[in-house]
Amino acid sequence: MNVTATSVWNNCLAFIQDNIQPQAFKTWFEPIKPVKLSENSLSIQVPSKFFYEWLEEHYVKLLKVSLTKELGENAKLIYIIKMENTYGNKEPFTERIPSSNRSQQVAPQELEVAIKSKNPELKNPFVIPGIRNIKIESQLNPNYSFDNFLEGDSNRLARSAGMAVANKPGGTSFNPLLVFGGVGLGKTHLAHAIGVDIKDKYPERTVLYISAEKFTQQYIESVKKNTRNDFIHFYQLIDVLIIDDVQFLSGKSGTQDVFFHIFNHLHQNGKQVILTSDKAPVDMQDIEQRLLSRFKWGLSAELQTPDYETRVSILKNKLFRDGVEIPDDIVDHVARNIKTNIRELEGAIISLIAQSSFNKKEVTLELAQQVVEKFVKNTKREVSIDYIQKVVSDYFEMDVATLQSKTRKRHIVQARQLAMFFAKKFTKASLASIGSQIGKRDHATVLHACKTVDNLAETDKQFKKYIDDLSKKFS
Ligand SMILES: Nc1ncnc2c1ncn2[C@@H]1O[C@H](COP(=O)(O)OP(=O)(O)OP(=O)(O)O)[C@@H](O)[C@H]1O
Repeated sequence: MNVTATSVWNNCLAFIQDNIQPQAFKTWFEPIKPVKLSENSLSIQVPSKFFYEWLEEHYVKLLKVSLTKELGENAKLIYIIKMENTYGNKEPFTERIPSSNRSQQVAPQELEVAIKSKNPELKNPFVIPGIRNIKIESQLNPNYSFDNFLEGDSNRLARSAGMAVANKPGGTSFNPLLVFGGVGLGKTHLAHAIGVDIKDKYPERTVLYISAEKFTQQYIESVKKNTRNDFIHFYQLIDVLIIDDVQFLSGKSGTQDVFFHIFNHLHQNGKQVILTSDKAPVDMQDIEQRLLSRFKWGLSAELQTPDYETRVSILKNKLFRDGVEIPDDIVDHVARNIKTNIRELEGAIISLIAQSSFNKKEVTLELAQQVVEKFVKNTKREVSIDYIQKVVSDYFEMDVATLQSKTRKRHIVQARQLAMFFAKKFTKASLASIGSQIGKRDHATVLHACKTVDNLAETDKQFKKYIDDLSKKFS
């Protein structure tokens, strides 16, 4: 019988399959393709460098035994790694690496790379493949702890789940743990607290906190520099991955795709993933279904607006930590009037203390009233895309369905374009997300709308007036 790369490899596979778990066989051996046989060297193609390293680390003995059975004592195995280098019209290319068990040249080195930077950016988030031990600066803020994350009915579930995760990262059913809630309700604080506690309890584990925005920037950069594989590889090495504000991935399909793969890898390997979002998974727009379903695998815990008692405790705790004393009726006034955002609650008390010390005034109830009033007034209301569509439709005396319709009638097109323009201006939503929420249009249509509005603002007086009137309604 003719001995070919395929026949040799099939015999190896039969042997390997008998010796490992079916799932591991499926994951690590089925994707391999035999490529070439020359004398006693078999070349196999593997999907990535990470794959090659995994095989070398976990299955090299098995590979050796099976190959020796087929090709004798001098058998050699060569890995061919298919590199994803399809950006910039280049063809994918391959890189050859002999098995470390056959050649000393590429024995994985035990090096240590420290990535440290003072600023919160990950300057160089990539590791060179083959390097085993890495030290990654966690980017955690030690000021955010469980101790100073006060418990109340509004956050009990999320806080307890966070503590359970910190006690046993990757070992609870809260994986991923998704913490969601409105602006300023403590998502970032809780996410850091979990990471900080894990680092305390398990200093050897690699924990990384990163905002979804930064993650996206790094990914885009890696695509530009052709280092996408290194990017994935880096994230796959992390034990506890904390991604803040995942709603930012909305409409960014490339980043979602890469995150999906990283997520699966971490999850399959018992690593912990912690996510925060300003919405529940059901309300997330423009996030792929397969990713949303992953988000729902673990626990989604909501941070709700704190009740009065919790608001008072948060304020008193803050004052205590800052060593400031303020009469109870003043704390009560602030807590009663600022209800929906803990950042604002803290902000009000800080400005109250500042006002009193700069102006050398006593902290009186009257001063508290002034500060709170200003604070509440100055607080920018969050504008949603739904709200923008409602305001624009009302202004042009049409209903929202008409604004979203497919009609090309000029005044309706203009209203739609204005809604898109304001959505771009006043929300953080991506063009794709705006388009899909305003009549299911694509991102190019939104971009065109924004340019048209800019142009008309300069050339058409009546149109300029629409913009000014509407702007007033939003500010
Ligand atoms: N339970 C709590 N106890 C004490 N402080 C809290 C609590 N919850 C939130 N805070 C404080 O409120 C402020 C806002 O919290 P944080 O930044 O975590 O909110 P967020 O939900 O991430 O906001 P955003 O939606 O803007 O990202 C922080 O200073 C945080 O320490």
